[in-house]
Amino acid sequence: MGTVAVHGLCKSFGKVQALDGVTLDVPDGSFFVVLGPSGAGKTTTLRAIAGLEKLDAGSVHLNGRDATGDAPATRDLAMVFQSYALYPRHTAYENIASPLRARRCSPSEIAAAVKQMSSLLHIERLLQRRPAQLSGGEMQRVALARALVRRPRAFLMDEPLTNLDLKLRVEMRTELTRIHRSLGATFVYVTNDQVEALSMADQVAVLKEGKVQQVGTPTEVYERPANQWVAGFVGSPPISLLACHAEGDRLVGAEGWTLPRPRWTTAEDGRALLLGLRAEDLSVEQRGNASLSGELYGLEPLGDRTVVDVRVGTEILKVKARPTVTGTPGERLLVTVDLDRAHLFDAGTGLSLAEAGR
Ligand SMILES: Nc1ncnc2c1ncn2[C@@H]1O[C@H](COP(=O)(O)OP(=O)(O)OP(=O)(O)O)[C@@H](O)[C@H]1O
Repeated sequence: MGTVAVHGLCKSFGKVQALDGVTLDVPDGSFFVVLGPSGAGKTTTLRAIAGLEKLDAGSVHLNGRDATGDAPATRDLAMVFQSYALYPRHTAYENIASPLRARRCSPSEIAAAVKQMSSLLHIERLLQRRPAQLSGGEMQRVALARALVRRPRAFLMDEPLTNLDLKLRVEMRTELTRIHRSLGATFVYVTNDQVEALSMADQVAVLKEGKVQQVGTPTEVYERPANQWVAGFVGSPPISLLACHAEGDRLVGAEGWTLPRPRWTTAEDGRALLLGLRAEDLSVEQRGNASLSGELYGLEPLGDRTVVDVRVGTEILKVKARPTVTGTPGERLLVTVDLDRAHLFDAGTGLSLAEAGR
């Protein structure tokens, strides 16, 4: 069993409110990602779970038991950080074995556990090397093996892939998902990288300025963002947000455009709204059920696709297009919109108003 639950966590550092009522429920065996920008309070949340932070308010429950006052060493959690923190003079084998030695396991138990973890992480051939003889990715694997070998009730991982180059990071994402599946352990994983979050998580909690904005599956967070901020933070290229209001059966843009009012919206006429349109729900070819007129502002070729920036008045729409798309800045373009997939937010509160009516 490895459930982790935190309730109403509050923590200030001087004038900075790092955590402002954080409540999370991490089910046993889940890959739970805490996603947020720098300074959101992610590390402080992990440290609170580990017992490394004295809280102003709130509680931490491990396996359903209140562990708020427990010393870190008694919580049976393993932390994996960005920095590998390997013992430089020890071989990879000795590094991985160290937590078991500290527990006074027998040499045969240690050998079996190191063998199993190194095979899971594909590092068997590196066991006799010292950290200086390993690449960053290899060191990260050794550090992971050292954390995993202990078999704690849950793993707390603080941006463990940040120091790796892009190719390795992508590889390690797949590896971590595989390792998680084969161990069946609980992972609480902190990152500011939304691709990492969406690709690995069972559940994502989106954090901003010490407050949880939304908790859901990656699909829920992407497809049904609770507010404008989550919509903008999750997704690449970022969602385009256009100021508008409803008027009868039309949506009228601050920039003068109009679109049919989506059937599902209940917003009263005149209320200030933001229309959120994701790049893949827009097209510069004739595809959607309504259109906006603008001019080509720029092209961003990304290999498998090109992002077309279209200027509508003073606002820029990001449109996903085929890699072969061409055009000259300034030329007129018609952007078709899949309104069934559009999002509407209250411009004042930022909250989504779509879900109730869909
Ligand atoms: N020991 C500390 N003393 C003072 N301020 C701190 C301390 N630890 C964290 N903070 C502040 O609390 C806020 C939250 O920090 P935290 O490290 O939890 O954010 P984070 O989401 O993990 O950010 P990052 O992605 O940059 O690591 C930040 O404004 C940070 O500057």
